[in-house]
Amino acid sequence: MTEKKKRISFLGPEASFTHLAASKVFPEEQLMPYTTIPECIEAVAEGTVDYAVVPLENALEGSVPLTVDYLFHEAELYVTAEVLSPIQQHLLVHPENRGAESFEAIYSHPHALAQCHKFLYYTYKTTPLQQYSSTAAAAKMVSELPERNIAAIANDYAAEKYGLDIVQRDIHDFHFNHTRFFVLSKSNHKLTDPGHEAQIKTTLMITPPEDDRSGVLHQVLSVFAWRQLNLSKIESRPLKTGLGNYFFIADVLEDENAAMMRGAFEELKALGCGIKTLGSYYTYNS
Ligand SMILES: O=C(O)C(=O)C[C@]1(C(=O)O)C=C[C@@H](O)C=C1
Repeated sequence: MTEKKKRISFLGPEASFTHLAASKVFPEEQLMPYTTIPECIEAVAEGTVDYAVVPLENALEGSVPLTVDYLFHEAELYVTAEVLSPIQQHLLVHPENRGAESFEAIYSHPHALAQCHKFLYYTYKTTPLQQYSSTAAAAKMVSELPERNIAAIANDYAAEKYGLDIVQRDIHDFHFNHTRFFVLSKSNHKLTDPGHEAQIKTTLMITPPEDDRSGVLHQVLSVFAWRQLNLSKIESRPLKTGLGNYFFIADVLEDENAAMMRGAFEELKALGCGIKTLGSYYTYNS
């Protein structure tokens, strides 16, 4: 009997960076493109798919606020793996517009446009930049509109998939361009592949107590520090309850079930903090 394929939502269409990340973790499963990050996350929250793959953070541009905020405010989901992918951005045109010196507009995902800011500023200073739902969606649109002299910023695979010419390669401003993706599920478990890094990570969302006493952040950090729990990231995001109200998203290099972690959760609660764990997971490198 053949096993039923798992269904995976990703920010599409085919050839987006998220699609490449999803293919790394799920080479044999049924990958289903969605147009927005909330749609991908809702699909797994509602049970339409088994997993969602969404971008979380870029090395040049920082967090993807939509993903972080949706996980805090809207969805009860867990991270089962993260994928780290190198990101190389290229300028693509329809073959019929090969050789054009200027463009009516350049389309891409806002993160991709921002990653190429210096290149765009110095080379296409007067060209309007148009935000699109993903790099691959921009490439697909350019491929469908040869009559318009427009360009897209996307990857090699998008150029190949949508039959576009690469006008300029590697236009991202900094060489070390990587994006981190989360693989989300309704149940708290870990995905592993034979090549995973031994390092485990837990992502926590911590809400400080409402009394706004001084030194709260220091107290929160001490909970981890004296237990020698290494934080690889801490970032504040607005609670959306008023100016100056924040929650913290923290990545700890330890399993959430480790004794020291359970102790840390208890101490944070005793300090009056709200704590939500997104689970512990391994890293896939693509
Ligand atoms: O547009 C895509 O191809 C995506 O997968 C989205 C996204 C992002 O949200 O940051 C993913 C990786 C790159 O950093 C650029 C765009």
